[in-house]
Amino acid sequence: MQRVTSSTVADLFDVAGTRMLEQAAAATLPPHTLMQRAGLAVARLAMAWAPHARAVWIACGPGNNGGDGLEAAAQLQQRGFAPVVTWLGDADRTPPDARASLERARAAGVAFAESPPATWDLAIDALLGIGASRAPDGAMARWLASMHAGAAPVLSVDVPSGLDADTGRLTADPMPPRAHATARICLSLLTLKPGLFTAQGRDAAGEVWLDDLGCDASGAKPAARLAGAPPLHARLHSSHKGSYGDVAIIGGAPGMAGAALLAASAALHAGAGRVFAGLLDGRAALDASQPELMLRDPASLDLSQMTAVVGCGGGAAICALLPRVLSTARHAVIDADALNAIAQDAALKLLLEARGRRAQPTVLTPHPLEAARLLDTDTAEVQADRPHAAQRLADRFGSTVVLKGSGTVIAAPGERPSINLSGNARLASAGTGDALAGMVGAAMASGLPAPAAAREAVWHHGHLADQWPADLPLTASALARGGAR
Ligand SMILES: NC(=O)C1=CN([C@@H]2O[C@H](COP(=O)(O)OP(=O)(O)OC[C@H]3O[C@@H](n4cnc5c(N)ncnc54)[C@H](O)[C@@H]3O)[C@@H](O)[C@H]2O)[C@@H](O)CC1
Ligand SMILES: Nc1ncnc2c1ncn2[C@@H]1O[C@H](COP(=O)(O)OP(=O)(O)O)[C@@H](O)[C@H]1O
Ligand SMILES: [K+]
Repeated sequence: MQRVTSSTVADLFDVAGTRMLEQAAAATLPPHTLMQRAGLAVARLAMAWAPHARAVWIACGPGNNGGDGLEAAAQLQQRGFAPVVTWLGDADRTPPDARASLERARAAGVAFAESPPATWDLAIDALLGIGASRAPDGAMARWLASMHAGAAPVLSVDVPSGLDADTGRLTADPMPPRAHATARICLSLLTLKPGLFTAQGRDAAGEVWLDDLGCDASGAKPAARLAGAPPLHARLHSSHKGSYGDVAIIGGAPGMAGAALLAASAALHAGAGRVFAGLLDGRAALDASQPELMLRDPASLDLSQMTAVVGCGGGAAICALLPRVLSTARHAVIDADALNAIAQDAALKLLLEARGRRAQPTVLTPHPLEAARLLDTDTAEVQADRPHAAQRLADRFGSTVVLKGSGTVIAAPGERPSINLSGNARLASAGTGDALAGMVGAAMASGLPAPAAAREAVWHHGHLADQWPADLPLTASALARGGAR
């Protein structure tokens, strides 16, 4: 059993891939072995996580996820706990593995009840796993709502019920955000699923653990992956500022110079050799506390040897500069207003596609609304399947795509998407996206290929937020400078 952290490197399998692995593993093992392993793993995690829990409520659904819960109940009962099971199954239609576990739970003396106990110290959600086919309703929805409204911790078996394991979309919302932030933990079985890590998945699942049930996952094709912490890049003694590349920040229209300066500061602090600020607001002055930045007229910059970070605070004025940037920049990071301009202009779309065909490294950094505009759809559709939306954009424009938000997805043509697990909602404040664009620019200027540059910068950006002292505000300018102090 392994806890997943922002540093974990792991393959993620969708429901189809997980089913394939489950069938292959079950074929080599005696009947009911996998469910017995699953139930034991659930019981062990429950005992380790809530060792003092006296009243354990295990809510079991009609299928094999419920079977895991019944098996865990039998295991807990045998270890001196007194679980109470509420089971939504129908004895005639219970799948064989779950039926075997039901019999084991009964034989162990587990208490069954029609409705949840009056109070509980730990709730185990074994209602639905990867077989969920519709939104929970009726008693299942009521049980989920009371489980997640209570103060006691919740352990979800395999997947939080109501969450789509492939996409992280909640099919119903039995799990409103809670002020008292009751602990949630999820034990994913056999494989890790993408939906646990993006969209609403992180809130629904809480801390994620994996038990592979002793099975080898090499037989199925992963749908995505967790890229984990990037390697350390040591600097050679013989290197010089030219070794780390030039970044040109192009944006900062009147009234929005701050966005471009944030990106510039972030690129500088992330290690770019030289950073030029090509501000669209000709009257804007540079921040005197950052004399390293060089102010330039954007039209005067020769981008052919530079990484251009374009769009931060760009306003409508960025449109006029985009044809030159897209045609000439050696590397490009396209953010914010530049993305919106491209979404509205067929000629700019052609230029972006042409960069892809020329294999000129390009990273697009949309938040969900910007991604929706580029895909000519709406935010809800993007959020309903973030990995798919990011991959569509990457394939459409021949670019690396960073789809921002909880569980940022990084996609590139011909690669499996990866999901980043560093970062938290303290990043939900103005300007943090500009800082990220600058960091991606610095990583590309240092010579990393676009997908690696994107993954590494996204991880570092989130990691800074994870390390941020709880008593200090997280501001984009401090983030751009690389930390709170
Ligand atoms: N077969 C096995 O030996 C193993 C099964 N495993 C467990 O089995 C789960 C998959 O089992 P299943 O394929 O039976 O699927 P589930 O138990 O996730 O759900 C399928 C059952 O729920 C019903 N259902 C679906 N959506 C519903 C809804 N909204 N409201 C009410 N009922 C609904 C279906 O009609 C079916 O009866 C995994 O998530 C995992 O927990 C793991 O223990 C690995 C081993
Ligand atoms: N809830 C969240 N959890 C993790 N990261 C988040 C969350 N909300 C925002 N972020 C991150 O903060 C940054 C915000 O970027 P963006 O939306 O472009 O904001 P801005 O335009 O104000 O800079 C992105 O890197 C995004 O992934
Ligand atoms: K579940």
